[in-house]
Parts: sequence; C-alpha cells; structure tokens
Amino acid sequence: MSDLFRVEGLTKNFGGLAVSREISLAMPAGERLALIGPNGAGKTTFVNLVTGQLQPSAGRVVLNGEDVTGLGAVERVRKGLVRTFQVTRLFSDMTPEEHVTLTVLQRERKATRILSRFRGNAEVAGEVEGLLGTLGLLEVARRKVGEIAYGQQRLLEIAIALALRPKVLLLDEPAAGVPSSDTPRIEQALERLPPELAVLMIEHDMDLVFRFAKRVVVLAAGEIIFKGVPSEVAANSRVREAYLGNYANARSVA
Ligand SMILES: Nc1ncnc2c1ncn2[C@@H]1O[C@H](COP(=O)(O)OP(=O)(O)OP(=O)(O)O)[C@@H](O)[C@H]1O
Repeated sequence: MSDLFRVEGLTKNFGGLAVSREISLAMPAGERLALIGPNGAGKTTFVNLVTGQLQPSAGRVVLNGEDVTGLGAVERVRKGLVRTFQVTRLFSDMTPEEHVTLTVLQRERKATRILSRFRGNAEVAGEVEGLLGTLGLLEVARRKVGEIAYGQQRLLEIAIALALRPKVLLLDEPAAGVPSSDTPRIEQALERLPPELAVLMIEHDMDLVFRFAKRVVVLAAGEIIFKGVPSEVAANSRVREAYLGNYANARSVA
C-alpha cells in the first residue's frame, strides 16, 4: 500500500478492439519505469488513460490512495499526474524562459496576461532558472523556441511538465525525432530529474531505455507480457518474439 501510484485492471475498448487489456501496475516514489512495446501495442493509449485524456472501459487509476479515475485531465495534473507528448506543443515565437514562467504562474493561478510583472519576481525567476538548469537549457533560456535544437525543445517540454510539480511524470518518447548526436543531452537531463519523482517513460530507443530504467514493462496487443528489471527483459523469449528480437540480436544480448 506504500505505492505512490497504481492502476488496476485498466481496460479500454474502441468498438470491438481491445486496446488496453486489464493493465495493472504500481509505482513507488522515485520509480524509473520504461514502458516499451511494438507500434500499436497501446502505450500512448495507456498514458491517455492514466492522465485522463481518455476514460477507461473498466479499471481504476489511484494516486496517493485516492481513486482519480473519475477526474478530468486538468484535475489530475493538479493532483500531480503530468505528461509530455510524443510531438512538441510549443510556441515557436516564445522563449524557454517565457514558457516555463507562464507554467509556474498558471500553477499558482496567477494572471498570465501580465507576464512582464512577474519577470522581476525573484521567487518565480529563481524557480524558472532552476528548472531550466535541471534540463540543461540555461544557455538558450532567452532564445526563441523556433531557433533552438529539436532536442532542446523536447527538454523544454519536460521543464514545463516539472513546473507543474508532478508526483508522477509520464514521458511519451522523449527522444523521438531527436538526432542521435543529441540523445546524450536527453539522457543527462533525465538523470537530473528530482529523485523522489516517479517517472514512466515510453521510448523506442533501447539504449536510452536500458540506461534510464530500473524496471521495464513490456506491452503487446494491449496486454502486459513482461515486468522486470532491464537485465531480464532482453533474455525473455516472449519479449524477444514480440519486440526486442532485432535489438537483442544486433547487440548479441543473450
Ligand atoms: N481513438 C481511437 N479509436 C480507435 N482505435 C484507436 C484509437 N486510438 C488508438 N487506437 C488503436 O489502438 C491501438 C494502440 O494505439 P497506441 O497509439 O496506443 O499504440 P502505441 O503503442 O502508442 O503505438 P506507437 O508506438 O506507434 O505510438 C492501435 O491499433 C490504434 O490504431
């Protein structure tokens, strides 16, 4: 019962198609969990069910012992369930500093129309600087988002999510679309996430998954087919068959 977060029997049907089938898993504070699986396995649907973008056909989402299944996405964010998206949703004419400042003000329910008034607010500015620093974005804090590297844009999404003070953070493919030369930057930023935060990451980059995750959950056809530590996952025959075969063979993982 010490789990910070858990889902029980989470099920979603689209018409006759079962996209999530009785998914149950729990995360303690400080968790670093990777959710992997082939395209169409239902990973994004799962995140949508957790964060309230979708309502389940059956099952529960429980945060800090509270059943939040009936709550909408905004209420869940306020309770600490926060996500990033597979594709960036930023304003190209605004700077990282402005994005994060607006998010902090929104969280505090301050009027965001008067952003300029808060620029000089030391408390807000200090928090924003800390968040941008955690994600390695201080050097581009005042550049327009449209002018910074795509990898930095993905990191800014995480900074924005952190500005909402999550307890559970769901990262939907943080390295998707990022050139491989930039993935170390993403990896370093992920290492600096607050230790008490529970993080669930969907990712196809297996090197990143195996370096980041303490535990791995494998989804195939809407169902969990494996839960375990990274060293076990590559050796599991069901997982190799469903997903990892090519990766494991390429790396000679026994
Ligand atoms: N709104 C919807 N209506 C009907 N089917 C849907 C809907 N959303 C998703 N699906 C189907 O559910 C299945 C799971 O999709 P989902 O996007 O969750 O998979 P995924 O594991 O995130 O895939 P990817 O790795 O490609 O992002 C797919 O077959 C998809 O076509």
